Amino acid sequence: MTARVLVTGGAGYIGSHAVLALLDAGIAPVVLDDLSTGLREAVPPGVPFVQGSTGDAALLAGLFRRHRVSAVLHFAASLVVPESVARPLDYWRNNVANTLVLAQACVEAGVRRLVFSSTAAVYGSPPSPLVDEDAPCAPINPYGASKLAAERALADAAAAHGLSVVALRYFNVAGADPAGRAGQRRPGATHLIKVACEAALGKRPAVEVFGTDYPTPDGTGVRDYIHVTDLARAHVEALRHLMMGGGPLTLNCGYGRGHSVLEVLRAVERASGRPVPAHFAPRRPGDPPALIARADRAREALGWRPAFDDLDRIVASALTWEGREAATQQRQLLQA
Ligand SMILES: NC(=O)c1ccc[n+]([C@@H]2O[C@H](COP(=O)([O-])OP(=O)(O)OC[C@H]3O[C@@H](n4cnc5c(N)ncnc54)[C@H](O)[C@@H]3O)[C@@H](O)[C@H]2O)c1
Ligand SMILES: O=c1ccn([C@@H]2O[C@H](COP(=O)(O)OP(=O)(O)O[C@H]3O[C@H](CO)[C@@H](O)[C@H](O)[C@H]3O)[C@@H](O)[C@H]2O)c(=O)[nH]1
Repeated sequence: MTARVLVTGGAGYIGSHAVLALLDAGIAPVVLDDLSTGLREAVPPGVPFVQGSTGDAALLAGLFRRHRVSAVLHFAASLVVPESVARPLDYWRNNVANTLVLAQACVEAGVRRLVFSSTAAVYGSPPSPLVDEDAPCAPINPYGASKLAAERALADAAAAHGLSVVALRYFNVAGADPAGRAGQRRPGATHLIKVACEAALGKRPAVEVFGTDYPTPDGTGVRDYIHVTDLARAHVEALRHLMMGGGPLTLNCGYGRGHSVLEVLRAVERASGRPVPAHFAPRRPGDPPALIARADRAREALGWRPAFDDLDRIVASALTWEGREAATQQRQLLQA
């Protein structure tokens, strides 16, 4: 029987793109997802799917055995920042406690390789916007704090139990599979590029621009947007690194370039050929003014070469996906 790579959260946005990247690289995945925010249809046909939680030790033990799991890509998490402020214990349970259960199951099953989805939120609001992996970690919300705690627990487990862990700290993930096989499906999205595409297509009335008085060139927040397909491929490279006996790594995943909220809105207008209605609103609590990755280490350590390092391409792929979703929803309404 084929050995498989377990993708936790593989029915979610980034996990479903990672499943495609594994398939494209000839690596067999198995998906574990509790469908709390993911969708079953995001898992391609033919990929084994198990519905359940990373916090279920017995389920994990059986899954590891049945599918001869050789490595884990661990995406499953809770990740909405304001929700983490309102429900911190749920975030600590899912992002920390359930990750501990997964790590324990790996140790017991002799699975030694794990790639962990971390986040730029571990840096909090740094004094200088450009951060490398050695910048102090000072999360400013329970989401970032729980992800940092999980990173540290995994590093301790790695040292004690011979696990090898690559923690990838993603910056702002956006866009959709260029072949149209996957995209951001989660309803009630809050991410800027998704929200702006919805506004361009008339699916929401307008975009609120949170804060126009930041110390940035145009006063709006600046972020480092990374195409989800480049990020998915970084996971395959991280896996290869571990398969070849490489040691633990913590790596930023971004392009090293920032774009303001207004620049993003202009890019969506260029791609759609339509105005994006926007109004200015106060700063959103917990938002740093600017966050940009120093991203050389991932390139050096993994040989990762991004292919979509361009805001217009990211936005165009997100918009194409959003248009298809709108068409599908309309068809379903007409059939109902
Ligand atoms: N989207 C971003 O911009 C971003 C940025 C930095 C880091 N991340 C990290 O990337 C990962 C994936 O995020 P996403 O944007 O794809 O979110 P998502 O909500 O689309 O995907 C998360 C998936 O995990 C599943 N899940 C949650 N808890 C689970 C559990 N206990 N057991 C099994 N399945 C569970 C959900 O059903 C969902 O399918 C997360 O770990 C997140 O913290 C995301
Ligand atoms: O409707 C909106 C949505 C966002 N923004 C602004 O756009 C920027 C990006 O915001 P958003 O897309 O919500 O992402 P972030 O809050 O930067 O957080 C994302 O990127 C982080 C890493 O940088 C991850 O840790 C988080 O999980 C992920 O949600 C920020 O300046 C926001 O204030 C708006 O002005 N209007």
